[in-house]
Amino acid sequence: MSLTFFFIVNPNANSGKTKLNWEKKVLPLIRLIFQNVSWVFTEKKGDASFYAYFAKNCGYKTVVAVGGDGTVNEVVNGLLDNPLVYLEDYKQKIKGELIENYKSEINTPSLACLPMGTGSDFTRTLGIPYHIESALKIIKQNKLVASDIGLIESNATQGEKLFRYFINIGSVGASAEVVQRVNQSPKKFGKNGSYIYAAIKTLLKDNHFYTQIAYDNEPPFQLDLRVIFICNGRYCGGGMEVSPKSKLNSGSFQIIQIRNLNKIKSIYLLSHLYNGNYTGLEKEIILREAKKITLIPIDNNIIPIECDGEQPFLAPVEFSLSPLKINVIIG
Ligand SMILES: Nc1ncnc2c1ncn2[C@@H]1O[C@H](COP(=O)(O)OP(=O)(O)OP(=O)(O)O)[C@@H](O)[C@H]1O
Repeated sequence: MSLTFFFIVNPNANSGKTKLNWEKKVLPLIRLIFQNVSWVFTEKKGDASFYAYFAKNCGYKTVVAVGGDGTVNEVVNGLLDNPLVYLEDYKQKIKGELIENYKSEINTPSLACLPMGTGSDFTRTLGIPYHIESALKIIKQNKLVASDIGLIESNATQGEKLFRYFINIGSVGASAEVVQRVNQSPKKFGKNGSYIYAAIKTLLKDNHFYTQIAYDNEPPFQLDLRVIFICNGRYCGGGMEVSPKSKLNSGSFQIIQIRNLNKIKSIYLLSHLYNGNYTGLEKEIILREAKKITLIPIDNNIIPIECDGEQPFLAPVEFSLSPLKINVIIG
């Protein structure tokens, strides 16, 4: 029997609604549409990365991330042999099988995403609908694109160098504060409302960051930065199409660099972030392509960062295009 689809489900996604929906609605549909279904619930942060790593080493052809962008990010890291957990802690769970049988020539499974998170922005670029039955049927069709992968590395001068892969969008500044607010909130305004509420609250604050920036091998420059988006995918923030030009297999990031703005312009900006049309903001916003971006805070500023809605560490950081790719199922 060939191992095909392995579903990794974050029951906690979308404020815990995913657990109930999975059991009542999704699993019965999956049993109708797929054969050989294997699935697992995560129990805590990091588990999805481990289970993706496990599925790869067991020979599954496709790993399905069920949840939001954070779950997708963990699965991407696991598929690329970067489990975000200590494997030793999991030995008991899988009886040591994976770790002892690990073979480096194992193929990386394809990634599929079933949108059941708060924002689930990456699936918008993929063209996977929120209607679960339609999404499952598309996943079964197995139409693939070889997606570029971003790598974010902490450039801290002291301590351990940290890294994490991302597949959708990384960002620095006010956007990372929005993510933090949403992740810590009870999300009582629903999917999109939670992001809009957090974005307005953040943009009304006078938060800007003195930063040294360098693109690719160009000379560094200093900027009073509000936000910078480093985009492989098109959407973030619960449906904002910040980067309509992004293509997953383009071989470079689309960059949206936004300098410090006053409050009125910030609100004007927010409305423009929803369709990626920056007309009227040409003085404040620079659009460009790059494969590498380095950001170093000036004056010991603490600059928040995020990638795929997760906050792995603070600046100084380097975002770069990884040589690795993942086949992703698209609509
Ligand atoms: N069983 C679990 N219990 C608690 N947290 C978990 C569990 N499994 C995964 N997580 C963490 O939950 C966080 C949120 O998950 P996810 O991003 O998938 O959902 P979301 O926040 O509702 O959606 P989105 O990020 O698309 O807005 C992630 O940081 C993930 O690591």
